Amino acid sequence: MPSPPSSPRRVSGNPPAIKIVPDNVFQIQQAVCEWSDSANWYNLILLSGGTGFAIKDNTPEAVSPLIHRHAPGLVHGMIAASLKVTPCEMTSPYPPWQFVWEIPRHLEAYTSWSPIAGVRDKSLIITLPGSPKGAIENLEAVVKLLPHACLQSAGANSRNMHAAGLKSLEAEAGSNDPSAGPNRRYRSSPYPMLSVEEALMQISEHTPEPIIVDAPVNTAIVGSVVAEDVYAAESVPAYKASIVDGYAVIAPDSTNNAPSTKGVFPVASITHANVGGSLKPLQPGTIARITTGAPLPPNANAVVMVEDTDLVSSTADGTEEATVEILTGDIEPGENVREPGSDVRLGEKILTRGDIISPAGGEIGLLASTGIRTVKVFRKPRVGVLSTGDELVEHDDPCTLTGGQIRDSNRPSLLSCLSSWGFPTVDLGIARDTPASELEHALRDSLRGVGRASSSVDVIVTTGGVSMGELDLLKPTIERTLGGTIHFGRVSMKPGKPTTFATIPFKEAGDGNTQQERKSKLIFSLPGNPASALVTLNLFVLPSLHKLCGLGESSRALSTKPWLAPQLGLPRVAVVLTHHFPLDPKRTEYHRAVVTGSRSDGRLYATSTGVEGVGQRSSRVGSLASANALVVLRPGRGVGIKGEIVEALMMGSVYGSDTRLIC
Ligand SMILES: Nc1nc2c(c(=O)[nH]1)N[C@H]1C(S)=C(S)[C@@H](COP(=O)(O)OP(=O)(O)OC[C@H]3O[C@@H](n4cnc5c(N)ncnc54)[C@H](O)[C@@H]3O)O[C@H]1N2
Ligand code: MOO
Ligand SMILES: [Mg+2]
Repeated sequence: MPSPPSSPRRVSGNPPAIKIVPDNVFQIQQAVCEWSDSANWYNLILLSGGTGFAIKDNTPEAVSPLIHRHAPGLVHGMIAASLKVTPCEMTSPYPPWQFVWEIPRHLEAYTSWSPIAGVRDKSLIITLPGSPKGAIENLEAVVKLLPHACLQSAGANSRNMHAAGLKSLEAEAGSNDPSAGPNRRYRSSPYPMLSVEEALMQISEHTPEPIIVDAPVNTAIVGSVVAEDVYAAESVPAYKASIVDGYAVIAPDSTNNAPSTKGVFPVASITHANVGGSLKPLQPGTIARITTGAPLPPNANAVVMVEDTDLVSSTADGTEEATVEILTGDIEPGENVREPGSDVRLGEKILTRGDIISPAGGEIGLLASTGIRTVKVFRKPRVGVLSTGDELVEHDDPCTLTGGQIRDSNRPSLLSCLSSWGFPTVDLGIARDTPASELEHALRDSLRGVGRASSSVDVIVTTGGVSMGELDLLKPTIERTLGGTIHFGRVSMKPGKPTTFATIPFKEAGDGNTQQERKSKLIFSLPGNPASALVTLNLFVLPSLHKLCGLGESSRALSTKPWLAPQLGLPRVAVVLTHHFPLDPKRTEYHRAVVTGSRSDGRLYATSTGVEGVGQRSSRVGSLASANALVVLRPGRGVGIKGEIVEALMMGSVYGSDTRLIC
């Protein structure tokens, strides 16, 4: 017989208490602490009101610092319940992607609306909206969990509760305990099913602000976002330079009384682009041969092109020009001359925080030409990619596959996709499911920068092991072994349903280059099915990497020029379906497709990489082989109709039907 649960300490004779306090952080905290910290502590403390967006609403701000252990499961439950009732809070009036990434004020509003639930000492504390309807809906969403949550917060041993057949809070909100055996695993996922928009919101909220580093000006900074305005350290040109090959002359102006430039002149000197030392001043009545980019001799104020001259005589040895006739008298002072600093002035702002160092070379050229040797940029995140699974064999292993073995295709495809986006990657290899500690060690090593990761990674991407199998160990390893927080473990999408996003506590002090420090790292645990892994990498990991590398700052900096401001994640476009696309009744589908552009009507057209049979099956990585887009098909009955206009996320370039590149 399993032993009964150890009986938690109950507050005997503590009648329910009610208090009304003003919207004042200190007074709210005082009231909560009176109930949680005293000898007669209360097991459950509910706060209602002050959770909205108004300035005076500050209950979450007051309660959050008091929490010792957060209960994200309860929070998810309440948010999911609220969104079911008022979905417009999330989406209207903006399309979801815009809402998530481009309307930060909405994001803040949503963040502050988010309820707080967690334990202080032995008291479970939950914030509820002030509106009676909202408070009831939120409470109803979690009320079934409360008895056991209260038992746990009061100190009951969760194992004993399991053994007694009681479902604990952990059982509702946490991962499987792998040591408990398959007969104890959950038979339905304990993770709330989030919409893609909610999942993106979680990612945006938990992706930290970018870190600034001093980077040498070289090709490694291509794709980086500038973190501080940059000012020219030198003038360009640094001297008065010729724009053409020809002869430096003294053109007449009101100050020099020089004669017309038309006529025959002795060639007094030669100045080449790499001339060293000081130049002899040009004497009136003489000219100096000069090459493009070379400095004009003092007194010279214009250059005549060689095409506008004739050779008159050579030196006695016949090797040099002695006299040259200038055929034109219309040379203006300053003609064919670049004044010092006329391209870039010393101290002029050449790049602005938020600018992107583009692969086109303009920004690097500007930095290089103005004597800038290092520039402050946002550090590009280093991404480690780990495959998990006992069945995996290296893709290039010459062995013949036996039993249930399969080739590890996720790692090469994810690594190449990440590299193509310009992020440094670390190949973390394969972690076996058994023993489970292999996964734990692989994750710990990559965080610390030992083993295959020579320096610590900022983001870990794993594939496999996130669904409902007894060997799906990612969630328990993150939560139970590494002390991480899973922000979501299921998303209503196809493919990619079990996609998991978590943060793992990890204190990283700033190095010599950076003052900032980070307290946690991100882990994206993507489903093992190859198409699911690639689709979710594109959909979820990319926006987070974009935020980490400063593109969010770039958008903010360029908010006055929205047409230049980069958006986070894949670009979104409208496409016309060229045929019927089947719809999933429940999940939003990210259908792999080829989008081409029509030069005649200027529209984009989407054709599936395979609708028949197994065409879009999540194990079929071939569904992505020629795809340049993910067509977003909202759930529904039947099919997306030929000719319908839907949204698509662009993963690659668009070609015209004539195969010429469009963009
Ligand atoms: N009872 C349920 N089973 C499954 C559910 C569910 O909701 N309930 N979800 C299904 C969905 S949807 C997906 S997607 C997969 C996700 O599986 P896991 O993330 O747990 O991945 P594994 O079980 O480890 O592997 C799944 C599949 O992918 C192959 N795989 C794994 N890693 C690689 C790799 N590196 N390269 C190529 N292929 C890989 C693996 O061999 C399996 O065939 O779960 C469903 N099950
Ligand atoms: O989510 Mo799974 O990726 O549908 O096969
Ligand atoms: Mg699995």
